[in-house]
Amino acid sequence: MIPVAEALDHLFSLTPQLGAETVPLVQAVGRVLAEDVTAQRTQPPFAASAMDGYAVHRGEMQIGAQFDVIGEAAAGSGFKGVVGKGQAIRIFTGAPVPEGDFFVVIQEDIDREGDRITIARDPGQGDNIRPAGGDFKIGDVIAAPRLVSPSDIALLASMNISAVPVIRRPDIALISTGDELVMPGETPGPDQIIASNTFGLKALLDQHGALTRILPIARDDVDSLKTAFALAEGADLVVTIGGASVGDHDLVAPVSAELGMERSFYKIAMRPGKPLMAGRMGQAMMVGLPGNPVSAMVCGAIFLVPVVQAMQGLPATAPTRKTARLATPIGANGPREHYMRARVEAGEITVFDNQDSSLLTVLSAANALLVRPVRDPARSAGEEMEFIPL
Ligand SMILES: Nc1nc2c(c(=O)[nH]1)N[C@H]1C(S)=C(S)[C@@H](COP(=O)(O)OP(=O)(O)OC[C@H]3O[C@@H](n4cnc5c(N)ncnc54)[C@H](O)[C@@H]3O)O[C@H]1N2
Ligand code: MOO
Repeated sequence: MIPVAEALDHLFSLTPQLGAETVPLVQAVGRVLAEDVTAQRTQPPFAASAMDGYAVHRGEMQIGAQFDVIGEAAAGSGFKGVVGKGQAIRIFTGAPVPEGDFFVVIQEDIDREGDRITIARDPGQGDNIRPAGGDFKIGDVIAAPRLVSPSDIALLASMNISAVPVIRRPDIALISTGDELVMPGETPGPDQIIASNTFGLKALLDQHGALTRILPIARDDVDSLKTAFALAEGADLVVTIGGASVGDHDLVAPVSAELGMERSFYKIAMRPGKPLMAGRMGQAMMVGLPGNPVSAMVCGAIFLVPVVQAMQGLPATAPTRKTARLATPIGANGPREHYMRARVEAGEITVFDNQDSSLLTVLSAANALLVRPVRDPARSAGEEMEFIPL
């Protein structure tokens, strides 16, 4: 058994780097920028009014000063003439401010009679003008790699970038193994259950940019598993679920070995998730996850999500940890790093009583994995502990 951190390092060294593709702007969210993108224009392209009001020459701006309103500047159509001494223009939010040194007085501080205005109240210091290029300038760079957020989409649009270079989505093939499994919606036999792991894992990995395929369930026989591996052809990452332990029907290790899998490691000092294996299989990376539903999902969060991120060129790092104070005491940990299902609320973390690795209700109620190092001593309420948010 190897430590979790060592397993993650092995996984990163197996991780392929994927190529790039260009996608329409609206499809770029959640993808990783493949190359630096440069702004095609300056924003705002002109000095723009930040408020509805009146533009006057800055030097003439004082309480009691009066002006003739000689024209209007609206968003989309600026004032084309010249503003002389003692003159003002009506101006609206987003409108270009005329050339020169102006001050926009908001309309709440103005008294107007016909086309004559008076600055009736103190307009304060701010001139209510957004300078040209105050947001960004032509040629400004958004650097790759970067996970594109909804805010980035707005920024890219504003930069007039309609097609975005991103890393292609990792092609992941998921294979559930076991005679006991049927697909959701099917009618299970008396000794059967519904395959859940592939669905939870697809949801998790696709959330991080993958394009995950759920392959037909492999039965507990060599030919069926070989067929499933053949269907995974072309994937960047092939993930099997179940059949990883030491039972007579646990065929993943022998069959993958027969198909040429060069194993990097097998078994981790981790709870849940001990019988994890990984290696290279032809062009693809292969990971064999344990079948217990919580083990599969926890391994997905701890190992597969970082791998999916690294495949797309993001930094190869373990999931981010935070800290919270223990709400109730917990006993000492054993020889495996323990990822305990827990709930964090208002800065306090409560560990669920039942940590059995089959309990999806507990996993679903959890929003955190409390991380217990190997042989961590008993902990009292109030002690600060590390956790990984789910
Ligand atoms: N003698 C030993 N027995 C076991 C050991 C051990 O060290 N010695 N390790 C245990 C641990 S830890 C785990 S974890 C499991 C992992 O076993 P497998 O990876 O071989 O998984 P299976 O036996 O195929 O399944 C375990 C459990 O999970 C259910 N399962 C499997 N796939 C799915 C799926 N896609 N969706 C939902 N549920 C699934 C399966 O029906 C079993 O109930 O081994 C322990 N045993
Ligand atoms: O370590 Mo197993 O992964 O207990 O469920």
